[in-house]
Amino acid sequence: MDDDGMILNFVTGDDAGAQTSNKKITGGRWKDRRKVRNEMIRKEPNNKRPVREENISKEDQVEIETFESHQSKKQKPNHNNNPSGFVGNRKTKDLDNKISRDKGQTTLPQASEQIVTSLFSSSREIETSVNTNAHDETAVVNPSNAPLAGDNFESFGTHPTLVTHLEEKMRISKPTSIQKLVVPHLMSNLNDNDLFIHAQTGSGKTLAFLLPVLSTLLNMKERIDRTSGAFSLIIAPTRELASQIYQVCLTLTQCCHYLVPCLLIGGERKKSEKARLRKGCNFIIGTPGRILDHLQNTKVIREQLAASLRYVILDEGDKLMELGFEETLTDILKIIHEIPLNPKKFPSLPSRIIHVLCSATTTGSVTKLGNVALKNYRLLSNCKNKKDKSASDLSVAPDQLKQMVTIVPPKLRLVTLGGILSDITKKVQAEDKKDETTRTMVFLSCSDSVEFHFEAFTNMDSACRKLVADSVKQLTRGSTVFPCFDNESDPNVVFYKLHGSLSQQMRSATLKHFATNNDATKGKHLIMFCTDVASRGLDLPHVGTVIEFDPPFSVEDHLHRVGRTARAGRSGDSILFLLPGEEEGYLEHIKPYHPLGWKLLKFDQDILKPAFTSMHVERNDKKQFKDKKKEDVEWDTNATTWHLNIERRILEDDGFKSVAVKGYSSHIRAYTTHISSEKVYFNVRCLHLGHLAKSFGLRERPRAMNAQSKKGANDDPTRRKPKKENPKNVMFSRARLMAKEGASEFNY
Ligand SMILES: Nc1ncnc2c1ncn2[C@@H]1O[C@H](COP(=O)(O)OP(=O)(O)OP(=O)(O)O)[C@@H](O)[C@H]1O
Repeated sequence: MDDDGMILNFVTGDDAGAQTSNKKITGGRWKDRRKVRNEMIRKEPNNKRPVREENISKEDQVEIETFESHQSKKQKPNHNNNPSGFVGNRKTKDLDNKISRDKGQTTLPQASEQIVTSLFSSSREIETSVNTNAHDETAVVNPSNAPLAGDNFESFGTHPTLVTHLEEKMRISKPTSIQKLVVPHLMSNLNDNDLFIHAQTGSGKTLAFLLPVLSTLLNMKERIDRTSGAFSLIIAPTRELASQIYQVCLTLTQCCHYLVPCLLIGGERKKSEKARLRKGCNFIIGTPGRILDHLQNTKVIREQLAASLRYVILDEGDKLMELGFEETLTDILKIIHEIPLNPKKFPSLPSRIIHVLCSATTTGSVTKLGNVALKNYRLLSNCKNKKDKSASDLSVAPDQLKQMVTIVPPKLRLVTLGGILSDITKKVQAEDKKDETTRTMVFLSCSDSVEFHFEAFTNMDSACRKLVADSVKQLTRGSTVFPCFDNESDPNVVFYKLHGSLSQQMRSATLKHFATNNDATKGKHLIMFCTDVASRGLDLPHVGTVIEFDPPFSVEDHLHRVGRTARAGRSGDSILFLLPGEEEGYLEHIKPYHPLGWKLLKFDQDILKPAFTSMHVERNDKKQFKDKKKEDVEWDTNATTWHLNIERRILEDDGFKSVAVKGYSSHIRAYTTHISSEKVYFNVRCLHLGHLAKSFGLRERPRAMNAQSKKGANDDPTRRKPKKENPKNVMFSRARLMAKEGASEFNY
């Protein structure tokens, strides 16, 4: 018997019903008509798609589950009765029903065989056949977050050294709309209101608050240097975002070397941070936990802030609240307000501390933070009004963003992702832009899922090498990861992974490699698998495509994810993956945030067919189908072979299998954490767990989970009865958590 002992079913339904469709069925209810029609299709012998034998060698000429048996399951999808999702489960299947598709013979499978359902059959139909929010391809669109042509920074009183520096070193000469609102306000001595900044993604908020502060310092008559004290405290929710603001501040202060920023983030050595604080700094930038830690335990930081602090900036306020930093921020503000301020020391600066809160939304928990942090504030917003005013007060996606949506059955998710990434790579290579770097970000729900997808794409044939550490791998010649690669040419693709469970050093090194244009990245397609740790505020240069492979956890997250592309007036694409069924309803939910609409992509015709037609997909077990040219192999056979390669690797490699099982389990767990208002679209009970397992290369749900369901439990953690914990253990774990809290930032 063959190595896998696979039983395959190649049914795409493309041709099915070709003849039957001509016969009109009338009368009765539509459900009955559909039933009769399906019966007719099943009885039609010519409607069965012939088995493609090209890639199946004689040894694994396998039995094929009939379309009939699959269809009958299809009509009555019952997830509870068939939790594995594999209609071909050996234990439950009546073997007599299986008919060898090739010659119509009935053959019993051998003991070692595993039954594998077709990739191209689904238990749910796609309902969104009509796009109710179609994008008008012919309409001329003006970028909504681009610099404004008719304005300049000089007119706001920006210091000339800074204006020259911006133009020469950063190629920035015109302000964006939010900068036009914020810069004059913060620079005017007449306005000492606090500010609430509400702006679209990629509209230049960082410069909007850094420029006026720095310019005010440069305009001062007093001589200042790093020992003059910290004038500004900037707090960001994630280490990555804090580091990025620090980098922008470093670049800006290159024109005034005597002013120094300092970064305080979790995961770095506190001792070296203290040493830097002791030397003196004018901008303190960091994450809440570490800043509070220093405020409570490092005397020198309080000395730095005394007398000089005038600006407290809270970036991504809504995320700060979402991550549970409310108490930490309240403590920080309390300590700061207790430090005595001497307005006479720097008379040209505001006589009180100005608080600035930046947020993607003006409603919800951020208003609570606003109440704590802001006094007598002004709201400055560049957000357009949405059509639907009842929706929460979020900005809309940038006008120039090309949003696409694809509804993909759970079994086909992985291969469709492979298809999209292959299509983008092919396009880049066809354009032959040797000096340009293309960047794609793939958003996943959890760290374990990132690990699985990174492994699946980088180790498919071991043809890759590490560039930085385990988190950055470049594909090498001879790689078959994508169907578009041929053996002779260099793939020019580098994969990255980024999530909160990686060490801070690895996270920083990975991001730096992804964001830098140099010889290692020139002319390459850089693909990053990441969690939402990369969705907030990160400004990565020229991200061409954002793929939301797992649905976002809220509309805010969706807007921030897609906002990694189409920044500062540049173009960008974004693709949202949804499952057929309840998830399709999510489109109505996000409609108000996409006033210019989206394009619906058919996963088979628009993605898989172009990716896998006439492509070179070899079996990774080296078995070849003789006398077949690659042009003769149909795209769905190629796609199936590609997927089987991953399944085979999982069967052979226990390490990879455990990565896949972990990825799958964590994905399901993460799915249960969708916010309650969106659970109607993302309900774990509606998931076809068996089919979803397939998209993690697993031929059935992991055994542990099966065992659980046998015991009467199910995979929805929300439905499990919580175990009663020993009160002593609860106390200890709380104590450990409290001890950790000071040093750790949110990991996801
Ligand atoms: N006036 C300008 N002209 C051209 N480019 C600009 C201008 N201001 C900022 N940029 C660039 O726009 C990009 C986005 O800026 P920034 O990261 O500050 O946006 P943001 O509004 O904070 O985005 P997000 O909401 O995603 O956090 C950066 O690359 C920045 O250099």
